[in-house]
Amino acid sequence: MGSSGQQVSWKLADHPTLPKGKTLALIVLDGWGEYKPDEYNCIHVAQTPTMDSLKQGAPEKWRLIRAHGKAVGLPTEDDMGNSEVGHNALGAGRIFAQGAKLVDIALASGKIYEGEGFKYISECFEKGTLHLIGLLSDGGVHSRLDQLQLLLKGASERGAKRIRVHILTDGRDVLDGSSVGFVETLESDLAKLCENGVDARIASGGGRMYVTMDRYENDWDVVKRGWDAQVRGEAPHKFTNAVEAVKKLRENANDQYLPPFVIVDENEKAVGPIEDGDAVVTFNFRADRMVMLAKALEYQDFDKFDRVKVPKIRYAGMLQYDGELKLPGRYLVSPPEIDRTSGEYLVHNGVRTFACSETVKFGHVTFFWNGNRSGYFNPEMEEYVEIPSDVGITFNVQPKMKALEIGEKARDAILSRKFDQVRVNIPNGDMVGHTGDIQATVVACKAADEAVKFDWKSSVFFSLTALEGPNSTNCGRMLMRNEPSEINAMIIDAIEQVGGIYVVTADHGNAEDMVKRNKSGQPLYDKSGKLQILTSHTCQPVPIAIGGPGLAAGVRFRNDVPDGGLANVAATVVNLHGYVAPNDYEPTLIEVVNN
Ligand SMILES: O=C(O)[C@H](O)COP(=O)(O)O
Ligand SMILES: [Mn+2]
Ligand SMILES: [Mn+2]
Repeated sequence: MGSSGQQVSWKLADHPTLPKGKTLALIVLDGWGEYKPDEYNCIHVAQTPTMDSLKQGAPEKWRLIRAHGKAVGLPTEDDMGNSEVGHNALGAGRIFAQGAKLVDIALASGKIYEGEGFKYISECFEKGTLHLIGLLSDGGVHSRLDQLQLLLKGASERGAKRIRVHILTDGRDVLDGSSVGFVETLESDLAKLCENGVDARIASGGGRMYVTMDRYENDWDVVKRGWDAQVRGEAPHKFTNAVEAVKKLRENANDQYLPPFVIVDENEKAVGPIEDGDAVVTFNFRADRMVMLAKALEYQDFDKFDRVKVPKIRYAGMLQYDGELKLPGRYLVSPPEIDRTSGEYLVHNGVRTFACSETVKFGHVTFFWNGNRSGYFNPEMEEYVEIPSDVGITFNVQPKMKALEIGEKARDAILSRKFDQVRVNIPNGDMVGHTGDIQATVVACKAADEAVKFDWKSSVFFSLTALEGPNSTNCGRMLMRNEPSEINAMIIDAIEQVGGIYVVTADHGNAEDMVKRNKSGQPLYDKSGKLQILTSHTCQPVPIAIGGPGLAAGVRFRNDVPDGGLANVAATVVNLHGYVAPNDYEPTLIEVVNN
């Protein structure tokens, strides 16, 4: 049986020419796109000797692939890529209509209001309040303002008499500072509902990275701050008006990091804490940053923080966020059914798998990779290692993050020869790119490049002098032996040692373009003459490189898949493990030619 319940034949056919048993390193550089070289392209500015050298292999061993829009199941070609859809496509080998699109369809057809989820919450409309909690922007990565607007309208037309919106300001998938405009728009929508007799208000808020939207259990305090404001009506900042709140709090923080606030009435009483008998909808369609709140709202036994107040509510997610945990149990729109992922096939065919990242991206190479499914397919065959991320900092402060540690763990897994596939996500370009700090993002890109393969030529003298003192005679020996030291060896170095294969790619762009531009590509400035920094992802393609001593002679990228995207990577990887990919997978990117 497959994870979706249907009968599946898991046996993969042998590849006609490619051998089995080669250790394969599968490296995803998060937020690493290809763009024209200029001062705002941090990947270009950074020293990235490894990725530069892989590019020399074009077009046979290096090419670009699509990572945004329809190639990853998003509604339009204007939709930038993101980790969820990117890793889903990389792992599943097919393009699924993603949450953003499924919600659009359900809203347009009205089916969203006919499902079990809506019926369940609407039973509270007569006596209780409908609370909507989620990210307020048009970023289209986790949520979209227009979907919230339609839901507000639809719910009020179907009997919701009292509505409270708990907003999370963005500035990460959209420009910093844009939160004020989004709040103004929402306020005017709510005012129109009020004119029609619905008591509709913003009740609380905060910046997404500081309030509520943590992921992979990196920092429960983030969720607690949101809980206190949303459920208990308590926050360090109280305002009578949300636009005023955001404007004021922005004096000391960016949109992403606004502290929690509650909206109060003239008696300083919170206007919308969640009470017994209320309905709650988390309106984000994307899972990773809603799972923690969903657990706090749904689980009876919950010990991650003291909830203090646990109202009896009816809760539904916009989507079901975790298919394995069935979390939440009620939802408005069915999630994409991402089944028969390459990970599941490979495990069934005996491919032993190791996956690793640091906490903030751990679920990307496990949960998203496996089609939004937590846990192992077969614990005997798989090992997933999470390296704890730094907590309570913005990553421009530590731009190297845990790249080195991830590289080391992958290296050790490769050298142990216990695994056939060693899969990692290296987060730096993305996580630091989101901070909008250009200098730090340059450092981040260099660190990511070093995790892929240590640039021992430029660093060997330094590291040996550090280890053995300035008179070390090993420097000459090391250089003559023309190989990395074990201490410095990273992922590709280890692959070279075990005669394996590497595939290096990315999930979407980010660090390669850090400014907003006009149509002709010129940087844009705001009214005060300030450069408009781009904290979000981009619509740029991403590189993919293959190589290593284990790559069979004659393997090269085909030139008849010019529109290839992330979904074509799975079949490619399955081939490199020595198997033919399932028929309905997007075509492989490689061919084998006789030399
Ligand atoms: O959640 C985030 O950090 C951003 O909205 C998207 O980034 P990711 O898709 O790379 O996780
Ligand atoms: Mn990503
Ligand atoms: Mn990102």
